[in-house]
Amino acid sequence: MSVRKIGKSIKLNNGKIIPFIGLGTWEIANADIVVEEALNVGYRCIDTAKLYRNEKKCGDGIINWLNKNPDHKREEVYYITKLWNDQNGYEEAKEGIALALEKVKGLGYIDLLLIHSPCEGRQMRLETWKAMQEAVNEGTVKSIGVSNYGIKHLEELLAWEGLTIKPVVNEIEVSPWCMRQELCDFTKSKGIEVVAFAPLSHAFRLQDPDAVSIAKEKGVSAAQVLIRWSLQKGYIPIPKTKTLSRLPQNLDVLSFELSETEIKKLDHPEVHDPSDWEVTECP
Ligand SMILES: NC(=O)C1=CN([C@@H]2O[C@H](COP(=O)(O)OP(=O)(O)OC[C@H]3O[C@@H](n4cnc5c(N)ncnc54)[C@H](OP(=O)(O)O)[C@@H]3O)[C@@H](O)[C@H]2O)C=CC1
Ligand SMILES: O=C1Nc2ccccc2C1=O
Repeated sequence: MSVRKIGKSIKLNNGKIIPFIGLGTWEIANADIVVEEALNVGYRCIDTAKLYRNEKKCGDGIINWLNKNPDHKREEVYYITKLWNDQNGYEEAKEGIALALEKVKGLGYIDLLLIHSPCEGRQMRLETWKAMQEAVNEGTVKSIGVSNYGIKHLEELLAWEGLTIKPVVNEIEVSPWCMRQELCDFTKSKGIEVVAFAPLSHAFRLQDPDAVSIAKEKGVSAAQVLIRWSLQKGYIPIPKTKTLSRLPQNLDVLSFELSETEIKKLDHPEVHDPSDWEVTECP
């Protein structure tokens, strides 16, 4: 396996830059506190969604941090949010985008807006994309992408005659127990980055004996090993923690490397055990 040189950011297919790692915020109620602390310790990318009911708090956390740290600029922080299934359709997506912007008014714009899933069917997916493209043209959203898209959904979008702006990422669950190699390879072959959600398997596999033994040998945690695995595969992991003391370690993943043997030990191509919903095959 060739290890991509891991830097602090990645250039997207539209020339814009995304940080190499983000903070997941699912099930974080006090996201204002957690996001502000995450920025204090060096995170620069926050992943939220309408579904998480914490978009405003994520925005508040960013704005509070910027206000307390005037040397830092809005452009240094990358804010990702998503349109939920009930916001699919042209008019619905227009309204959804306006609502998402209203919640984080102080940010001025959304760095990356995703369609949360392909669940609503072809027509709704493409109408939603049309509204998302318009938001980019208006400047309120800088980049657009997809989430939980399977190969057929990506093919559909890329072949659509109305496509003027390509997705920059596909946010999908990827971990050693949910490798989705074919989908990841296809996504990347189209110039679309893989944002890896649940990189810690939602904590279900943190006791895995191989992950634990590699971690011990390197003097890091199993969580750090799994995040490093994701980076070395060429993905952008978005580990979540609401525990302030865990924020620094999940970010401290650039000072050690996994060998090819260690990566192979962690790989489980024969297992498909998503920790969350599985909708990449929906019609
Ligand atoms: N687009 C989509 O459809 C989806 C997107 N996502 C996004 O991906 C993010 C990450 O996925 P998520 O499901 O949250 O799961 P993760 O794989 O990120 O795991 C989170 C779990 O790991 C625990 N944890 C985090 N760091 C450590 C550590 N260093 N040591 C021990 N335990 C740790 C957390 O506990 P604690 O918080 O208590 O510290 C929590 O229980 C989500 O928060 C969300 O932003 C997730 C699912 C679907
Ligand atoms: O973070 C998430 N957790 C979820 C659980 C079910 C459906 C979507 C999601 C998310 O996006």
